[in-house]
Amino acid sequence: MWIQHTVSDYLYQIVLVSTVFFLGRYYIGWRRWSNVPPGPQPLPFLGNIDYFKSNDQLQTFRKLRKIFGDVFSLRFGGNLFIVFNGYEALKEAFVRNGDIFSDRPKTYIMEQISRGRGISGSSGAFWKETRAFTIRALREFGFGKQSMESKLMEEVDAFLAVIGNTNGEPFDIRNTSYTSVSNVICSLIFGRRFEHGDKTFESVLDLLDQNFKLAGQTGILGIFPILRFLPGDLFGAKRLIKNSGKIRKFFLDQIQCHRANFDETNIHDFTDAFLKEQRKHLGDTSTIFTDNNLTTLIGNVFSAGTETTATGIRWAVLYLLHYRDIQDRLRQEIDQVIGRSRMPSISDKQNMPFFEAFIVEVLRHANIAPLALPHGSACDTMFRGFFIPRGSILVPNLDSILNDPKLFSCPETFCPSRFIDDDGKLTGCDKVTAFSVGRRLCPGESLAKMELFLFLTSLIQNFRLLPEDPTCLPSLQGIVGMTKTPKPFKLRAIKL
Ligand code: HEM
Repeated sequence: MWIQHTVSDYLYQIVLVSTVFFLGRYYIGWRRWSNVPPGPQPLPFLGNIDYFKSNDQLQTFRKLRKIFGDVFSLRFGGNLFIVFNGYEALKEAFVRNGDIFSDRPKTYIMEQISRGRGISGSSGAFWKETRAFTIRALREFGFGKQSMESKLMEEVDAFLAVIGNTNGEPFDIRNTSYTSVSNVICSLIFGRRFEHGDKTFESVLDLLDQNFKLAGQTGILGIFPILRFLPGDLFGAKRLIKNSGKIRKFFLDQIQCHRANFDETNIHDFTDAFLKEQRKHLGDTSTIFTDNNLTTLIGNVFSAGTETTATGIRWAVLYLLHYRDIQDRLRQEIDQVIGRSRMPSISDKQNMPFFEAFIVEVLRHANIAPLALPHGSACDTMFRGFFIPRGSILVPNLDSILNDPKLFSCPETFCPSRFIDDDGKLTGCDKVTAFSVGRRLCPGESLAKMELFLFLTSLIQNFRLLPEDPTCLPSLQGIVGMTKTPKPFKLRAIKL
């Protein structure tokens, strides 16, 4: 009885505190939010909940853009979301106003995982310094440069061997692509790779994949953090945090190994380069070279570099199964420029405009990160005559560019030739902003493009790719979470 009483008191207090907190935030927010960009009429207290419930957020945003224009706002909980649409508005917001619009908003999950450290979730001077160091150090080890090619080709070899072992039987290319592209990142940050089938490595990749899926459903906690006190794990946040802890442990083991064998005269990967800087900054309390920053930073580069590029490979394969004429034309170009007796090289790219057009069209049509990552505003400011309060969540709607009929005719059609002009040269690729725009622009763009080129040319050079069931092609509909991924599918790879 006493316990029952205490529990119900406790629940009553939670409900009361949340209601007061929620109404207070709503009221304070509402008072500050006059003259913000237009948007649909919010419901009392619930805001625009209907627009967040939608199964097809991208379609909803397309409709709202038609009604309210290139910059519109939505309210939910104590948050104001401002969605930027179209090439011009995104350039103006994130390039010309890059000083103000390049923060990351603080959300419950992001804070739990990165605590303002690393590159993807940090802001201000800390982020700038971390990002500058990351790009500089990764370049030193060949990031996105020709010198990276031999490491990449080692992975391509292993990738082809795993696919060859399927002997024309149906298989899912997901795990192989994940292991291959994350090994490219591992060679940069840890100076080592892991075998396909390595149980520890595969379980880390599996946890990472789970977290990308869970990230979509935990978004609600960023809006109503109080919900985290609900019993159980309704939104998957506890699982996500637990998974992150296990992934972190894997990185800590790698860092520990580097620390134990550290030799200042022999710096051969990103972790070594960080540890070297850390030694120079001992005793400096404002330094970015802390243990926590290293672990979070490695986690950011590892996850951002794995999920997106592996997803890009899977989308490309799916298009190749659907458009067999395109697969044949790509193979013809490979035959003309590379032949079958040697492996592709990055220097072949300049002589293969159709292949490049194919990759650009995959990035456009697949729309892997349709809403990029949310940005934050560093201060109150005005944009196109509207008030943008500090703390608003800014959404760079990349989908609004990649599917803009004014930039790409019949955007829903998959058509690499749209990027080839009458002289057979590449054209119009610069509007494909799949890697975002402005100061937060993806630092992995050149590496991702190199990987897509080398993995896909090698795959088409060696195998004819066929659907598992020729009478029923796998769906081209994506699953939209943090990234847009294809639904699981199988294919057959027939050795040529
Ligand atoms: C097809 C592959 C890829 C796509 C489509 C992609 C796309 C993106 C997008 C849209 C963002 C968010 C930018 C913003 O906040 O406005 C981003 C951020 C980021 N990407 Fe990529 N990316 C890809 C591959 C890679 C690779 C290979 C790496 C490896 C290093 C990487 C590392 C990062 C990092 C560290 C960030 C956070 C940058 C920051 O917050 O300053 N990405 N990426």
